[in-house]
Amino acid sequence: MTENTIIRFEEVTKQYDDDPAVLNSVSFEIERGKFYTLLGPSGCGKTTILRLIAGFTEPSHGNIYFNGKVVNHVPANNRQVNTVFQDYALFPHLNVFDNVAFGLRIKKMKNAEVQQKVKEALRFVNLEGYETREIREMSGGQRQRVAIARAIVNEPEVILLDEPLSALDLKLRTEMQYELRELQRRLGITFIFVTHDQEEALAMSDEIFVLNKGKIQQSGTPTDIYDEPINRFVADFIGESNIVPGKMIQDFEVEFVGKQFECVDQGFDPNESVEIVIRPEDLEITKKDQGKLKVRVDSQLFRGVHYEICCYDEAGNEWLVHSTKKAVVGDEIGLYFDPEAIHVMRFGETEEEFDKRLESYNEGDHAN
Ligand SMILES: Nc1ncnc2c1ncn2[C@@H]1O[C@H](COP(=O)(O)OP(=O)(O)OP(=O)(O)O)[C@@H](O)[C@H]1O
Repeated sequence: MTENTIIRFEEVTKQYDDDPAVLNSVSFEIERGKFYTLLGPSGCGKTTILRLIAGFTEPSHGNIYFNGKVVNHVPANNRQVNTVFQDYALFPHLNVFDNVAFGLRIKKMKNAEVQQKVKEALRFVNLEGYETREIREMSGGQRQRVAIARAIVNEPEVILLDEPLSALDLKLRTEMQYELRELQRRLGITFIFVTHDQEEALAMSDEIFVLNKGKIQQSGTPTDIYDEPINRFVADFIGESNIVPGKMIQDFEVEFVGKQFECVDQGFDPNESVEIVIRPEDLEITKKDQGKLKVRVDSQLFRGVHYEICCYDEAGNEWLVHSTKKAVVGDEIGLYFDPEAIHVMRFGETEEEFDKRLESYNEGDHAN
């Protein structure tokens, strides 16, 4: 824990009645002033983590620390945290000003101060001049900004955002991603953002926690997680991946599709069965005898910036390639990749084995 740590989860488990735990001994730290994203499929426990931080629910086991103090039983209104909900939860019968002022009035703040703080918050989200507008006269993106103004006006230490962009169309969503990221930088408040959209997570975050089935699978910067996925789940969930079976011959040498290749991974048993992950953009197309693998082009789509080319090797594995070069459907071509593009993953490891490896990964041993 550093002096910058604002929130810490220590082996937090959350269980409802006799159901299996929805969070299973989860530990992590959140630092001041950063943008965090909780990323994972539906039902993996993202909202539960936010609810625990906000104080809407209590852990079944473990401890939650806020600025070094255990807050397991501290009620929501006594925490320096505000939440922006998916549906924004604005009051439809109040105008923009009164929505933003609501929390301050509950705190019985003096009117002059309320006026000044609301004005400032609206300026922050570019909604100056909208004070008397009714909520129903605001667009989706504007409502979103009102919800954010309502959170920041309380000057919390942490803002929790539960899928706040999911109701917006794609264009507005992208705009709001930029706005939110920019706002977080200007405010310097810690944001904890929940999404199941991996592109959104990669674009916005300082740090991402990838969750599955109530456990953090991997945490790190977007590039850490994209470039070095720790297991098949993360590789599959973050970005597109080619995943084929293989065998680790020895340190720095791996076999797949019946051929041996130099790689940068080590620490596996000799001849251990592994899975190989190679990202589509790390594959380069060449003439058929100049690549490291020979494949046949099955189909091709133009995606604006690149072609998405689907190929099959002799063993029947599918290879997806993102290339600026066009291929010809039906042709045999070569695929070239660098040793660094090969990511080697343990095959079929048990949960205990994975937990052990995750622990050593988090302690800084990134050998495999
Ligand atoms: N009050 C509750 N009582 C019983 N089970 C609950 C309760 N709240 C959540 N759960 C269960 O906990 C699990 C995790 O839910 P959670 O809402 O945290 O997931 P999520 O990752 O946010 O999912 P989504 O992306 O769909 O919102 C789910 O299986 C859910 O059914």
